[in-house]
Amino acid sequence: MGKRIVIALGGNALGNNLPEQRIAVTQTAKAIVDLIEEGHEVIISHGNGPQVGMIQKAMAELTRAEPEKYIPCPLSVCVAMSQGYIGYDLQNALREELLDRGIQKGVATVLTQVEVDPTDPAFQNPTKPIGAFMTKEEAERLKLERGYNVIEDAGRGYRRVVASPRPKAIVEIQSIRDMVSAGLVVVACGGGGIPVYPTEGHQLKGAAAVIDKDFASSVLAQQVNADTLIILTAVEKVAVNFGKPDQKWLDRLTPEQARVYMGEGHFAPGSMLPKVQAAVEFAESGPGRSALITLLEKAKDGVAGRTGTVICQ
Ligand SMILES: Nc1ncnc2c1ncn2[C@@H]1O[C@H](COP(=O)(O)OP(=O)(O)O)[C@@H](O)[C@H]1O
Ligand SMILES: NC(=O)OP(=O)(O)O
Repeated sequence: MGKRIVIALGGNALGNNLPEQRIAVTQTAKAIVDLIEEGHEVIISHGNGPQVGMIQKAMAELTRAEPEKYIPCPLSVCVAMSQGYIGYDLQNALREELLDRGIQKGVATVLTQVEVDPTDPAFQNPTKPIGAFMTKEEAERLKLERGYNVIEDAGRGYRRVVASPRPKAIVEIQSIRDMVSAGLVVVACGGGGIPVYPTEGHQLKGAAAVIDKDFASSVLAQQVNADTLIILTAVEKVAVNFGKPDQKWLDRLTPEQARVYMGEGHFAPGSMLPKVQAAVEFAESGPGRSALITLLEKAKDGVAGRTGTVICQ
């Protein structure tokens, strides 16, 4: 029987620049349409780290070059732009793949706002890497000249980091539910959602942050009453002792086991840790709910129970 599935797409599903994204989304669309063809109802979310960093950098360069013409672009607006830029390619790739297979289904990207708490301590402790990798020298220069926060990202180089508060609620949730009920393939909560918080009356104010898409996807999956949350990334399974000689791939994890492994530091912060945390949160949110972490190209096998790491009670 078909399931309702929320799919969170990681960096390798999108690539790092315009031409890479065009190519990557065609493969991504095939993996997603495989699931639709099997009768599953899918709702898609995606990351935006490289893309929002690129957009923010371009906007900042514009302001620096011509300050009399361009005012600084808030990070929340850069997130909105990244949703449009990624949604544009993803929506088209899905549309083409569905048409190629003779499946009559509309695809729509929802510019999604996600409410955060303006007092979230994450605003004082930036952790979310965005943009391209830099050398140590470049990172130190940006830190000095622009006051950016930078980190060394898992041995891969230096990156700028921004605040990443937890998602609390999805502003457009009813529209998303209505579109899913109408049979559309919906792309929502891209880049974790545009971070906003309520001010006076019904007004929402953009926050200078990038929400983690794994956490936002868990909230989305809960709020659309999904059966499964699939987090697609660059590894087929989650491991303990990852990268060490005694590495062990995991087929199944209960929330309790996951918590023990988290406590022992098996999952890297900023990469695997939020995925496992988001998976646990979803698995614990209601009876029969499970999460799956696997590779994009293994999504179909994973849903059939043949691979990936399943997190369920
Ligand atoms: N315990 C672990 N098990 C598996 N992968 C891990 C683990 N710890 C860290 N990783 C790394 O986390 C990466 C996924 O995180 P990341 O690249 O940030 O995700 P995304 O696909 O969302 O862009 C994997 O490709 C792997 O290199
Ligand atoms: N917003 C977000 O989580 O992006 P990445 O998955 O690219 O880090």
